[in-house]
Amino acid sequence: MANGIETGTRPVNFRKVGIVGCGFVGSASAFALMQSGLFSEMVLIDVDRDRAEGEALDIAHGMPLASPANIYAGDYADIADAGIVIITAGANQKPGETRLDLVSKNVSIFKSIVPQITHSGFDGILLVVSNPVDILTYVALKLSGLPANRVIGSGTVLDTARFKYVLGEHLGVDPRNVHARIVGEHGDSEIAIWSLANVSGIPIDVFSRLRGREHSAETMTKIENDVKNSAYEIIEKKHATYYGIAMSVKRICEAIVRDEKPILPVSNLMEGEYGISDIALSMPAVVGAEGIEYKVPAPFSDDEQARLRASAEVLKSVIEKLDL
Ligand SMILES: NC(=O)C1=CN([C@@H]2O[C@H](COP(=O)(O)OP(=O)(O)OC[C@H]3O[C@@H](n4cnc5c(N)ncnc54)[C@H](O)[C@@H]3O)[C@@H](O)[C@H]2O)C=CC1
Ligand SMILES: CC(=O)C(=O)O
Repeated sequence: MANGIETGTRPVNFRKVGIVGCGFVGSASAFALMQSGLFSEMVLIDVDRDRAEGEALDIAHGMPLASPANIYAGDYADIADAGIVIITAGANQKPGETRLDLVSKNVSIFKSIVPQITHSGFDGILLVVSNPVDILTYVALKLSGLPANRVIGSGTVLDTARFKYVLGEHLGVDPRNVHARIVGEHGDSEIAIWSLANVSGIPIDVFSRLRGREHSAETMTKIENDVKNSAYEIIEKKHATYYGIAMSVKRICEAIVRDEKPILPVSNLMEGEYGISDIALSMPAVVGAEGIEYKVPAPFSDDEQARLRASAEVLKSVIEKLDL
């Protein structure tokens, strides 16, 4: 099953991926996935058919220099047996806009897209990337009727990569040795989990002292804010973010297709954890061929748990206004 064609009783092809939405994020993700060699078939769908065809051709032209794959612009019928369908369709933020500002536009786009995905007979794993990603993961779950373990949002995988990157720069260490995580909303109420942060098992405050780097409350707040505001800064400068999220999409797809079971902070349905339920929130989970395989009950500090509940309230107040 790890790299397989069937999982359980579902005849899905884990070497086949569909991407709905071929703008900046969809095309950058398609490019990263083509280079990864994870998939032998990639279907690109966009309401702008020319866009999907153009991206498919452009990406396919790189294939002789990478791994062979069948990459084409298609329709929903083409993704019926895909192992993973990634939704990156929808409006992106303009300078000054928050992710939550996109909610009404993108919920109505999801109301058109998700039923078409499920009507195709799709029975794989749905990976939501469009923003606000936690809200849209919940919306996709409700509209699709798929089991909760198979509707995943990219969540704070990107924010966590940004956090590791910034910490790696600050501490003068390979960011892959930094074990630290952002959880909660992929957005303004996200939370940096400092209480569990470490560098190769050494608590981060201890490592900072050893390395002669500052670890004051001011420094931590600045790092956390820089991470939270990264998207605003990039959007101000180049109008969109797409490479970091494309790498995050690739990482999540690797976890699923290879059944790797890493712990990733993906958005998933909360069912009473930390007193939170009936919303999707970015929380650490073991991700494998079945999607969310285990929700990790990480021992966050009391303050972090309180901030997590506040983040959940922000999302809940948005969901309560939706007509689903
Ligand atoms: N979760 C994350 O970490 C990130 C999420 N995003 C989000 O990804 C989304 C896409 O961003 P960009 O690619 O920059 O936007 P974009 O405007 O470049 O692309 C959006 C694409 O969606 C297509 N589309 C719109 N309605 C559609 C429909 N009904 N069916 C099929 N395709 C449809 C458009 O034709 C367009 O090609 C945004 O919501 C953005 O906020 C962006 C970066 C990171
Ligand atoms: C746009 C967005 O969600 C990000 O880059 O984090």
